[in-house]
Amino acid sequence: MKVTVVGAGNVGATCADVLAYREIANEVVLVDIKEGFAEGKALDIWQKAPINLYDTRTVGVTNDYSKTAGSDVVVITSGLPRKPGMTRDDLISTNAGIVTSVTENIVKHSPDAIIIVVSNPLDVMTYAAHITSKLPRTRVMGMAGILDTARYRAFLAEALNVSPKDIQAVLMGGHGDTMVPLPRYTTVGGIPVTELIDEETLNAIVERTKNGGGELVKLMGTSAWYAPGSAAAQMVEAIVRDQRRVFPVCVKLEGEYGIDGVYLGVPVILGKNGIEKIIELQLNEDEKQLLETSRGHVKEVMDALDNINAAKA
Ligand SMILES: NC(=O)c1ccc[n+]([C@@H]2O[C@H](COP(=O)([O-])OP(=O)(O)OC[C@H]3O[C@@H](n4cnc5c(N)ncnc54)[C@H](O)[C@@H]3O)[C@@H](O)[C@H]2O)c1
Ligand SMILES: O=C(O)C[C@H](O)C(=O)O
Repeated sequence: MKVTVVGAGNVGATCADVLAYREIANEVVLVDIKEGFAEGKALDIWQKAPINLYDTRTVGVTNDYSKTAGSDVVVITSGLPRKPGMTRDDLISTNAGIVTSVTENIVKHSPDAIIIVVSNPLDVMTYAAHITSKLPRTRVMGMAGILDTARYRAFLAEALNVSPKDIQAVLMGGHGDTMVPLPRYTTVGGIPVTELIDEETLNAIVERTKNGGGELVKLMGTSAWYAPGSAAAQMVEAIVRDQRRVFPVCVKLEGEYGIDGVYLGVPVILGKNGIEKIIELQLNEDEKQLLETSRGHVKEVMDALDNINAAKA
């Protein structure tokens, strides 16, 4: 299996590193626009192979998409990260240009690839990649739900003093402050979380999760990369190993949850064909309302992208 990761910065290099040391692919191609940067990162990861004992080949290239030809999966991480005081949506015009041109190059050389978008604002960058690629919606998706869910699970594990391995949860909606955590679908070793934690603590964890990205931006001056890079690699693994894992993934909805034409995180089955199935949960009225708010926000940003594209045309 051949996997390309575009953007050799914090998230892209972390993703490539996880793909290599877990031997998820035979070959990982890292691409960046900055001269020599991807080559350096790929060489460094390859020099770690004799220490960590893996044989995945890592190759770095500066903007040379011929080396990405025949990729089975492509992860797009290229683009600006936000700085303190910014929202993800503030990145839209710069990152839309980057994601669009990268997607054009990718599909030219790997027309059968499955594309996983990571660049922000996530849901709208998934939209940009999807319309540019003209691939079926099952093959162009965004990574955010695994990350947001992981944050939620980590905070819960800390509060309950249990292993994060035993916390199962799902989040829906856009990757932003309007994301929709679902305590009703959260369990700890099979036990509903509401039986183990008081409402006030749970609400505080939900709020912290919604602001999870911003908390790290404030601490580090740029956004997170270890968990995001690993989350993207986990999606690649589910696809290349046809694991049929159940993850929240951003995809274009076409009637599911009563929503049409908007890109949102929903639980899906992920396997060799990409999104094998979208799972439709029976949401209660409160949850439906939260999802509707999230849909409205993502749609506004999609419209903003359409306006940017119309002004350029
Ligand atoms: N979806 C998520 O949950 C999630 C999580 C973390 C970060 N992100 C987003 O991922 C993106 C990358 O974050 P990062 O921390 O790795 O940033 P970074 O600045 O460390 O890396 C970005 C890389 O993209 C490269 N790049 C820019 N334009 C390019 C182009 N046209 N072709 C190839 N490479 C190009 C840059 O040279 C840089 O090396 C940001 O938009 C960030 O907001 C999303
Ligand atoms: O917060 C960001 O800007 C990056 C990413 O979306 C995250 O949630 O870590």
